[in-house]
Amino acid sequence: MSSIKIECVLRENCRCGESPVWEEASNSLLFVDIPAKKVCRWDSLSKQVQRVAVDAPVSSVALRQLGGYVATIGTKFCALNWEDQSVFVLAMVDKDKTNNRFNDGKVDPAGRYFAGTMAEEIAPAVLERHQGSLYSLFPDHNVKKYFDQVDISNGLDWSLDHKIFYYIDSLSYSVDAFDYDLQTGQIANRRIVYKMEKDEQIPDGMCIDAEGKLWVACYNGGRVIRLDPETGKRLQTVKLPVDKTTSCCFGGKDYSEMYVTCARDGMDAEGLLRQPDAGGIFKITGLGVKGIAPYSYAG
Ligand SMILES: O=C(O)[C@H](O)[C@@H](O)[C@H](O)[C@H](O)CO
Ligand SMILES: [Zn+2]
Repeated sequence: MSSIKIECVLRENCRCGESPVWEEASNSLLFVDIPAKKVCRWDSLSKQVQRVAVDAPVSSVALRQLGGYVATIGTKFCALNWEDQSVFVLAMVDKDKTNNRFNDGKVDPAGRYFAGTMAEEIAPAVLERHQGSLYSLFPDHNVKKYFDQVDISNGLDWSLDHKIFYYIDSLSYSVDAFDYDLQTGQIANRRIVYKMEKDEQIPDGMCIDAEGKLWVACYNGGRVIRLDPETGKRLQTVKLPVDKTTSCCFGGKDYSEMYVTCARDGMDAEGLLRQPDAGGIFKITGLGVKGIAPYSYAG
């Protein structure tokens, strides 16, 4: 067994840190703080953070082939120019649902930006149910809707052969899979690959590793778990010193490090005293497995 090391590399005090994405070109970790309406970029070499404020909750960020980034802001798919901090709206969803916002999002191997929606929360995981849907933004800026009736649209990723799409609707307490057609962006044949155990709490963000295994951040569970989607078995549990772990990605040299985001919202004063690094960015080394580079939006 390798020796695992966990450190808080940035005490950012995120209310709800989310959507960690490694940007190799700048040796940086991108992430968002959803309710604080901020997109952040942490330079792993200089340890400096840049923050861009936007005008609505920002739930995910992704790389863009044209340069700059894309982000889901409120119910809009947007382009984000980092240099002048300008936001350009590419498309809008859920126009009839004024209490909705996007949640987690990620780019597929063909450069489509997938993201789902949810009703705005009254408290963490307390919200009007079945209000969300899953969408993708194609490179031509057309939006495809896959399904509705989602509670909290969350983690997503694709198998290494691009034939399976993995997806989490948090309140189903499961990790699901669909057949994936990379050519058309169609999904089919939903099934459950993993049911959360009680102490694992709520499944949130997710990423795949270079061996095709899934890593799921467990909100309120204070851990990330590694799953074998073929057998449905949990392979590993890595506990963190914070309860509200929200998402994870691989990054660093050769994608050998894991970065984990977490939240402060929903914690009481005593909890915050016990977990002063809540809302920070954590780095896990020594996992002995690498990740893969994130895909970039092609539009
Ligand atoms: O980060 C997210 O995906 C949500 O926006 C958060 O609010 C929490 O994770 C959620 O409450 C737990 O299910
Ligand atoms: Zn999430």
